[in-house]
Amino acid sequence: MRVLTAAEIRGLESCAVESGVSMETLMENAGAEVAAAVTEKMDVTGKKTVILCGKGNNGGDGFVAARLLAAEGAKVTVVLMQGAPASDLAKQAYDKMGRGIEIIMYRTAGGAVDAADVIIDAVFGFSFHGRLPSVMEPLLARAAENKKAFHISVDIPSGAVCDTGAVEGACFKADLTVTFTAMKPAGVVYPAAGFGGMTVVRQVGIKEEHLEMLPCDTESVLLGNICPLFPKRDPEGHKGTYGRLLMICGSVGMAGACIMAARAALRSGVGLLNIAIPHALYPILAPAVPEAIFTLYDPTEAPGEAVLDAIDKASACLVGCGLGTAPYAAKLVDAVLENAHGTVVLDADALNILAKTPEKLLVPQAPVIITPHPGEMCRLNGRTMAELRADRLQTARVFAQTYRVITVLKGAGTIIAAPSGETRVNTTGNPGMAKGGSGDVLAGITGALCAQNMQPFEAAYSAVCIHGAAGDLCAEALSQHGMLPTDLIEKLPQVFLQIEGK
Ligand SMILES: NC(=O)C1=CN([C@@H]2O[C@H](COP(=O)(O)OP(=O)(O)OC[C@H]3O[C@@H](n4cnc5c(N)ncnc54)[C@H](OP(=O)(O)O)[C@@H]3O)[C@@H](O)[C@H]2O)[C@@H](O)CC1
Ligand SMILES: Nc1ncnc2c1ncn2[C@@H]1O[C@H](COP(=O)(O)OP(=O)(O)O)[C@@H](O)[C@H]1O
Ligand SMILES: [K+]
Repeated sequence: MRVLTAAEIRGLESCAVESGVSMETLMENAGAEVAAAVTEKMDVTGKKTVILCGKGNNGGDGFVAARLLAAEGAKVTVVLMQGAPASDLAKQAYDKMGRGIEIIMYRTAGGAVDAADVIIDAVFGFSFHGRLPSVMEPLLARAAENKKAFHISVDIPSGAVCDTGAVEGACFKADLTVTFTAMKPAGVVYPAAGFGGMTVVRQVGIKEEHLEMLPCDTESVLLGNICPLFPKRDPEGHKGTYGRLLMICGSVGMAGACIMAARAALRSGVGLLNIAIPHALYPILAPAVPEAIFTLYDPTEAPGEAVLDAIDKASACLVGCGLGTAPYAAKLVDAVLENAHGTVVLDADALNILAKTPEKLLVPQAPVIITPHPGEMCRLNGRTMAELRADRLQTARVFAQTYRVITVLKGAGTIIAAPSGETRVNTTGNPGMAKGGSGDVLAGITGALCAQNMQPFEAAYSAVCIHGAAGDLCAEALSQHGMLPTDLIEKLPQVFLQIEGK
């Protein structure tokens, strides 16, 4: 699904006005969509409906919804969070509400919020910036404490910044967000996406042709979106058809990371898996991954012929899971960066090794995918965690463009950014995946898709989506508490069954 910024929505709004659709109509339709979302959920007759309205057009949408819900029989209270409406449009909508709707100031609204059956958040929309005024915090906290009410946000949850998904202070917590015209970053990028509940996109009068003509480089990803990227396997295909993945992962003390990445790669369709490990790991790895072949190396020596030959033959290389950061590991990373022909996937310790010299990412001729979690991202770009959280989209995009690498910034709503500026935001997965080892599974899937010659950006976002979909199946079957990263691997066949359309 396309994801548009506030400026892009404003541009579309101007096109709509030029083509004869008035702003009043857009606002009327927006308010009507919010009212419809409530009436679809419940019979509103006599229901105590509290609408928190700001002074801008988001508040205007709230006034329209107030009028329409009151007409349906709801007992509506409008709370002015910033005093009288400031925009002409919002004023008109305010004046049209007429009698029969209670209007109160936010300071006296606590009791109404506590007793409400429905709480509508129309305080701030896409023009919000910075942090929510602290005077509003107590009322939002009371709204959140009223667990029996249906909480609904208009366009985006108030307190979230539209284009970045940042939430610096308090934020309204919604069960449902009705957003207009297109998905906005705040609907899919965390932390904001964690406040909006389910987000539905509703059209309010902007012509489809205007929407379709608008170039858009950001999209959200669901399993259905990636299925067409997986052609059927060739009936005459043989193991050579499906690529040769070289993994340089694992070290004494961290064999598990290598095993998980390897098993995930094998469950993702790769033809041949070669694992380069120190001799000492062979007795552990060989029985754990019987399908693989092994290239054994001596960690006290520089990468030798066998490893260099394996790099040369690989259609993709995955480096870093459990590799450690010893000097020999750094030499292995260099050997891959200098010699790989196929896509290079760098995870975990490979990224920690490169944190001091990120310019080395520019060395390979081959495409590079990096899969940092937020801590690794901060080590690579030298920024703070607060800076990262303030704009996860831009963090990934800037790094991708600066170092010409596909950047997979992991975490809830993983961002996948290409050097071209193309960006994807993943929508699968859940907090049950927040366990050591989940990242190794993702790295294995990514390596396997690259080895099969999938275009690297498509491979990166497909792998993230598949990994999250496996996580969602695990959560359903095993609970978020009980599921393990190794369970993700066992659920991969079920995800591929969906991809293969069975
Ligand atoms: N385009 C469309 O398709 C349609 C759009 N529609 C609706 O319009 C909404 C956008 O409306 P909008 O532009 O009037 O701005 P909105 O978000 O209501 O807030 C603006 C006010 O908040 C203020 N403010 C900001 N940050 C603040 C802070 N931290 N603390 C305090 N104040 C702060 C800001 O002040 P300023 O920045 O000017 O100082 C300004 O006064 C959009 O989300 C959608 O719901 C629909 O009606 C129809 C279809
Ligand atoms: N709350 C969450 N929602 C969705 N995915 C998550 C969540 N928490 C973690 N994940 C995913 O789990 C994986 C964790 O990776 P990482 O932090 O590298 O773990 P490790 O290196 O210990 O295996 C990432 O792919 C991340 O996106
Ligand atoms: K809102």
